[in-house]
Amino acid sequence: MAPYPSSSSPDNAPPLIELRDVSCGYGDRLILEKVNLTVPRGKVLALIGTSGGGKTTVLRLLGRQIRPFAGQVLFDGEDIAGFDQTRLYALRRRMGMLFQFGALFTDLSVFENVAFPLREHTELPEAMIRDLVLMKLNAVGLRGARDLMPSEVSGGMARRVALARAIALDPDLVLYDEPFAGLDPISLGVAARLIRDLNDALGLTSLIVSHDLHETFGIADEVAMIANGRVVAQGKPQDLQHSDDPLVRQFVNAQADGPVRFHQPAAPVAGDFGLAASTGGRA
Ligand SMILES: Nc1ncnc2c1ncn2[C@@H]1O[C@H](COP(=O)(O)OP(=O)(O)OP(=O)(O)O)[C@@H](O)[C@H]1O
Repeated sequence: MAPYPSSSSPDNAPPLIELRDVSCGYGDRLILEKVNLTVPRGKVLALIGTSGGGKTTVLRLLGRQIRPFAGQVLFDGEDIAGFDQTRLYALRRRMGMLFQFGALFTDLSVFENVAFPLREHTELPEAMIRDLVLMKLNAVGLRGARDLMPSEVSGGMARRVALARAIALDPDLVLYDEPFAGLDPISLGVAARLIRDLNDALGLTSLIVSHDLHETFGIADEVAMIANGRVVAQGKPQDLQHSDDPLVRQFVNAQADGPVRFHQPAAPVAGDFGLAASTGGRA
């Protein structure tokens, strides 16, 4: 796929998001260790890496669903750790989220799905809600589908409705977690192009977590790769494609063997399979 022209944000604009030396995890299990990551303003950044590497965890840090053990998560230059409930609410309003499979409300029409965040978070009059919803649906090519129910639209269309809903409140940042999962190649191409076009037309910043390297490399301004709890590379798609780093090469070339761990850390195999006796206690 031909690379898309980069968005109009100047390259020296301060980043919208920065993770500085962030370590975090669940319980006492460390998932990310001293991670540094920059999401440039106005750009599309793709976050790639092995399953279980911590990509979704990064999204949770940004919405402050979880807090780091150490380090800072900066949004627009401010550490979000100290935000009280009011500021946290305001922060989350500045983020649109599109999670795997979009999860539309099945008992609401396409129109009402997109209207939902506007009704929840604003006091706008009905006429304005209508105009905003139709504008967003038009942006994803589905103004004509406003009266359909989710059960009446295809998977690709449902994803686009979810995208219209994610941008309903005109966020600064849109977080996509596996936006292409389960789509056929044509719908996938449409969804990818839409993410890029909306980013540029609406002046958004987009962070995409995806395993679909072909599509994400085609639309991203930058790609960051997470492996073994760290960001091991961040750069332009072509930089990662031609990287000499063995970790990056293993992932980008889909090689089973290499420095990326296949096994989650675990106790020795012998203990789990009752082999201790037959191996004389060796693992
Ligand atoms: N709520 C949780 N409680 C405990 N452990 C969790 C929780 N959420 C995720 N984990 C663990 O944290 C690690 C990172 O998970 P995360 O979902 O961030 O990875 P990922 O890179 O997004 O994976 P995938 O590509 O498979 O979606 C995994 O080992 C996972 O088992």
